[in-house]
Amino acid sequence: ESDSDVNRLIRGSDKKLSSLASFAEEDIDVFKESPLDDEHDSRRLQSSSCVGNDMMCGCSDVRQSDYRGHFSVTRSGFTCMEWSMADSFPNQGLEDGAFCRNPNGVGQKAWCFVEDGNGVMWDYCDVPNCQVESSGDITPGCFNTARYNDIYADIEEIKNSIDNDFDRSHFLGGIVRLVAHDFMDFDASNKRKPMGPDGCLLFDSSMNVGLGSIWCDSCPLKQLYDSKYSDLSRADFWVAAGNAVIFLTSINNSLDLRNTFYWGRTTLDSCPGSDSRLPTTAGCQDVEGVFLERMGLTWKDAVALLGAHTLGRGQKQFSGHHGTWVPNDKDAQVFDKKYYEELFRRAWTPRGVGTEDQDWATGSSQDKMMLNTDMCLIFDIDNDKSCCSRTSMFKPNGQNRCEINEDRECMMYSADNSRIEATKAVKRYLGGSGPNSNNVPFYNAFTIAWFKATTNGMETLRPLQDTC
Ligand code: HEM
Repeated sequence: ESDSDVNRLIRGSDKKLSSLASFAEEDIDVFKESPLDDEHDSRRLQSSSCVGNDMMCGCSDVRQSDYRGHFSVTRSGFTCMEWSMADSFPNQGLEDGAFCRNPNGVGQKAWCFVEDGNGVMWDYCDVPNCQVESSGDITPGCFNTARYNDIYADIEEIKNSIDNDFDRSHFLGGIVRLVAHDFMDFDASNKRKPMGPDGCLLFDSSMNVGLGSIWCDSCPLKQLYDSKYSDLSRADFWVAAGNAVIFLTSINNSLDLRNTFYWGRTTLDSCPGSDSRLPTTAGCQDVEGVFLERMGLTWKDAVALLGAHTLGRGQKQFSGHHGTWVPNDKDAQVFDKKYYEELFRRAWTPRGVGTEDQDWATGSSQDKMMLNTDMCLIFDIDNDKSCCSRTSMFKPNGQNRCEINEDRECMMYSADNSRIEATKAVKRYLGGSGPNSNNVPFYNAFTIAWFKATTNGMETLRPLQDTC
């Protein structure tokens, strides 16, 4: 049966379904050859390769005939009719009610009869497919609201047990970075190995240095997973842990990502080549390659995700980049829009020009930084990495805050440059033209971007529910 059959309508003038004309010929035979009996589940075919709750999803290998959930609206928006209304489909084995079903697998997936005012027709439902088991990879267990809440509480407890700002901000930021490194290796064009949020990272790779102090046998986060959550997929656990950090560090705990949290990711045990898809800090070509080209996101999304650099810091021994993006390690434990404010307001001076580790610093302590991939969101530094972001700011002693290259102000993008979209997004996330505490534009954009990034390419995820 082709997909175009889906919307083909059959109408019965007497509102009784005398005909199954819209099913393919061979499907009708399947139906005829499977006489009904009184046994409760006679209409449910057995799946061999599929895991999941039959109240939530159906197995694709048995064309969702096992589905017993409460989906009752079709993909065109019609409400299902009772199965008992059709003489040819008495209700046995379909459970009471007017729900999407595929008795005996006669259709391609769960469907139901509907009434459109002109008569009776049928239509497919958008019941999700359950996860298919694949050898070697770990499939997820039940992830319900209670466990999600427990993860928030457990992360908070670990956070509170860390007694200094430096380590605490690295713990919090490191978790969010871990999730980002998991999802940034997604490549939509590679159908065989899209990767993305699959719980798999090459910890030995130079791209991931530093994450080994977040996920290691003696690391609190991994110990938490091993002792309490190892029935969940690692991929799901990481995203939930990231959500916990964002919630705990957001202003008044106002950014709770649970409504856009979906679970059911499969953890990959091996992901060769994943590191080659991760961004270097060279500049906006990395941002474009990862977010726009391979992950299929927009500039708005990319800029919102990079706002996470407000948490945590760079460490010389890890990435070669040293400093926090925001004023200090205390601010680096607050998930707000400060990253964008800092980008705009400080006099950023290039550091290590000409080296692989070139970045930007400000102030005498040199403990605040921006990467090329941050600066390039508003400054056109592709061809000039030794400019200064603001040349007109002076210290009390009259010295220019730029210190070097006082006269060489970094260029901003012109209106016809596609990267102007990045600048516009930064300005939007500032929350207003003057100083303000409006984090709403950033939080809203981050919610969307984080949702896209953490569910990229995954079609069988499920929302949080109290039971599963
Ligand atoms: C172009 C993309 C990106 C580049 C080049 C980049 C680069 C870096 C670098 C060099 C560090 C310092 C690591 C260290 O020395 O320990 C870092 C840290 C961090 N990154 Fe990114 N990043 C990117 C995207 C992201 C995204 C999308 C997120 C989250 C949504 C993120 C979140 C973080 C966080 C929270 C830290 C602090 C980690 C800690 O404190 O240990 N980054 N990033």
